[in-house]
Amino acid sequence: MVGPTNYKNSFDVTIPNGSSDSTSDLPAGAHLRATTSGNSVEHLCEHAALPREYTNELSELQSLLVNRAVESKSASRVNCDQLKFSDFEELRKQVERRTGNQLSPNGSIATIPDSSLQVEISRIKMKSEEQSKKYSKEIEQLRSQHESHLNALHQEYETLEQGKYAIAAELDDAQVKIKDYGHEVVHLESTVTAQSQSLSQLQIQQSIDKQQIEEATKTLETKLKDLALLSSQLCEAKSHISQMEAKLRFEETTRRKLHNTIQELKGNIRVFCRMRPLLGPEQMDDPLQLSFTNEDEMELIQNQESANRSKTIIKSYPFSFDKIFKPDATQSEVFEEISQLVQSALDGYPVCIFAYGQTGSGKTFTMEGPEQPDSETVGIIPRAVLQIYSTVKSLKQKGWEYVMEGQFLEIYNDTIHDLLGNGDFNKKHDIKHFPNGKTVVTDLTTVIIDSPEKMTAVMKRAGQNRAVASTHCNDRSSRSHSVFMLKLSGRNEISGETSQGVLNLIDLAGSERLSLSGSTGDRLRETQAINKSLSCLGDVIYSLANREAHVPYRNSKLTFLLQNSLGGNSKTLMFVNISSCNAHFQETLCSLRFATKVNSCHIGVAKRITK
Ligand SMILES: Nc1ncnc2c1ncn2[C@@H]1O[C@H](COP(=O)(O)OP(=O)(O)OP(=O)(O)O)[C@@H](O)[C@H]1O
Repeated sequence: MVGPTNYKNSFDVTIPNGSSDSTSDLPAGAHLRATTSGNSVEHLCEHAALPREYTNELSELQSLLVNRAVESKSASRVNCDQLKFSDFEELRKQVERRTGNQLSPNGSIATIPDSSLQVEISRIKMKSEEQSKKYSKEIEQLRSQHESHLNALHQEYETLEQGKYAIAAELDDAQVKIKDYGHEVVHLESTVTAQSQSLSQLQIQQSIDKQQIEEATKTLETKLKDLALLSSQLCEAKSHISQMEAKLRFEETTRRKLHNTIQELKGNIRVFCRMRPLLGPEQMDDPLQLSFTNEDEMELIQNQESANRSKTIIKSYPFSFDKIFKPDATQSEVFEEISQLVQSALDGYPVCIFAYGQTGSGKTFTMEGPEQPDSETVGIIPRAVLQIYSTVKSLKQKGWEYVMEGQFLEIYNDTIHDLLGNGDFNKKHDIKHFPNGKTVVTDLTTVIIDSPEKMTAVMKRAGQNRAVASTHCNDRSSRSHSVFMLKLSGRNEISGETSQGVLNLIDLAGSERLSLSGSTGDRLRETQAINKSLSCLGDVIYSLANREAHVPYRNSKLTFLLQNSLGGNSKTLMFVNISSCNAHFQETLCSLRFATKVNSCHIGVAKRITK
């Protein structure tokens, strides 16, 4: 026996129209109301006076229906079940009709005959079971549909979830980006702020600059006015300068003439005496006794014992020259005195400076300098070249352009050797004089001396050639005459003037007397040759001094070479170099006497060479 079912809640079950079965006793859309307010099946059975077993069956049926309805509801298919319940309601009504009982509106039931009721109940029961099976099947279908629907929903949910994750990831990315953009915005904002500050500073600077530009423009305008004024003044100055330059050129020409006149007044052969200091061990010996009365006069003093040796006789030999250099005279003081002659060579005159004296008296020192010269000790030749360079530079402003050509020769044993050549001393060289006063030595190497370095190279080369030659004979420089010839060709582009000056710088061989030299063999021949050429030089000087008709220039290579220098075309200066040693007294006396003779020569007027 199944007990009555208690329903705590009431609910409506409607059987859907679509699920109505044609064989069903319940009509489609029938509505079964199961009340939960009390024991409704029991109550129904009581009111219908149904036997207890029907009541139980009905209760079970009702409970089955309720369960199905619950299941249906939970499957969200309530509408469908409601239809089925409607069918069931219809079935109940049919039961009532067949049993002849009818539920009154207040729920009372009329009495139903027993046998037919039994049949009916078993039919209903069967029907109910059939229905139950059918519904179970349907419910199963519904459940499976529901499950597949749920699965679909679940899949859809999964898809949506995935979508949600993707969107969340995108959202995260977007948020990161937004964060980055935020930083960027902050950075840009700070940049904008900084740039705004810079801009305002620039604007301030711009206004300052503008102000300065305006001021500068005003200054510029003032300066332009000044410039215009200066330009006109410059034009005036330029025309003044060109007038002055023309005047300068005129004055330069006048200066040359005056300079030449002064040189002529001084005499064309001038003699300077230079006395060298005591050197090394000489300082222990007796010095030469002399007294200097003034800068161009001196007295050589000799203490001589009387024939009977009872007393000492003091002899005095007075000499006067154009200039006397004491032992302490520097190279630059010496050069200062001859620089006017170097200027004459630039002005287009032949100039000849030669050094005469006994061996070791300081001729080479005066002409070239010591073996290792420095700027203080360099001699006349390098100083003359330097002076010519600086003068040529300043003469450029006056329109003069110069070319300097150098030749270097030696006369050894009355033969000419080219000191700037390749050392081939067998070459023959001739001396030629031209009517315009030019002297040319054939086949000599000519070097363009366009820099002081070239001059140094020339001196070095000459020294090397002499050194090679000196392997055959000792003391080559003492035993030969060396002649450095510098030709100075000038041209003035403005005035059209030209000039052809020559500067001959000659270092003569030592003048010791044959008797004192004690030479034999080659040395004797050298000394004889030296003495011959020097004595020829003396003869020429004597002839010139005595104004003889014939001057024996051709007697030696030296005098023939110096013909134009000694014969009146040239400005000539002779250095007589003497030693300070008393031991060299006789040689010094001879040199000074020779120099006095030379100094007494008045050899005419030097001619300027213009072509
Ligand atoms: N004024 C001077 N001051 C210092 N030293 C000098 C002076 N004159 C000459 N000497 C030195 O005396 C020595 C001899 O001089 P130098 O060679 O010039 O004589 P020299 O007359 O040319 O002789 P030589 O005829 O043999 O060529 C050298 O050592 C030189 O440096």
